[in-house]
Amino acid sequence: MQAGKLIVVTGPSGVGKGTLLRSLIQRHPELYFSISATTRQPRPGEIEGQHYYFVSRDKFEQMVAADELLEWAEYAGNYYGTPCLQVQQQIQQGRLVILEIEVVGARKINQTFPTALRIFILPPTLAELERRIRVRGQDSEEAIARRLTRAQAEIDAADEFDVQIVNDDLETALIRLESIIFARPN
Ligand SMILES: Nc1nc2c(ncn2[C@@H]2O[C@H](COP(=O)(O)OP(=O)(O)O)[C@@H](O)[C@H]2O)c(=O)[nH]1
Ligand SMILES: Nc1ncnc2c1ncn2[C@@H]1O[C@H](COP(=O)(O)OP(=O)(O)O)[C@@H](O)[C@H]1O
Repeated sequence: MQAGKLIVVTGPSGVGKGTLLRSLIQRHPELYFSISATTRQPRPGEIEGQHYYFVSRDKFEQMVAADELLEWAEYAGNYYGTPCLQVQQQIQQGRLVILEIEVVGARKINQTFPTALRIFILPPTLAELERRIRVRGQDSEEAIARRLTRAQAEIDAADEFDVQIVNDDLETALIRLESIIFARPN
């Protein structure tokens, strides 16, 4: 069996990572999306074990201490991390595994998984990024401010990653994402 691959998709909050990846999995159900652990409160409609594993700070710290996370980071006041076990199992089974994570965690993957393909999603402009976060309407004013403060520094790091995709027109960005993921030699 061929070895699987790890694909990391990163970029600022609100840039459209989730939207792009939801469309991608509809077209390619064979892809495996890693489910992260987080200490953030669930948003309305989010399901335990499907969108995230929602855990307490104590539980998260235990997972870190037990070395159960492939990477983790603190983002806007909460912890987020990738449980190792399922990712490793799926890769061993030959699947393409996708991580949707923020920039600090994506950098760490470079050390733990140097063969990972790391993709950075850029907004067309910072103003459009702010508009998208507001339209989504799921974050408090304070959470929006934290995300925007962090966004500029994140965008400045885009060149550290293997590939950059501007998510202006959604369909165009999706086609580019597909071509990059599936053009890889297996
Ligand atoms: N490092 C890391 N970041 C994660 C993980 N899971 C999610 N994130 C990132 O954490 C950030 C905040 O996620 P979330 O609260 O769901 O907000 P949203 O992405 O703005 O909808 C986003 O940039 C996610 O990509 C993870 O396991 N590790
Ligand atoms: N190409 C696009 N053009 C316009 N709006 C978009 C585009 N991509 C995503 N959006 C919208 O932007 C908002 C944030 O997208 P989301 O996927 O939640 O971002 P992220 O997962 O990166 O935080 C959502 O309301 C989504 O519908």
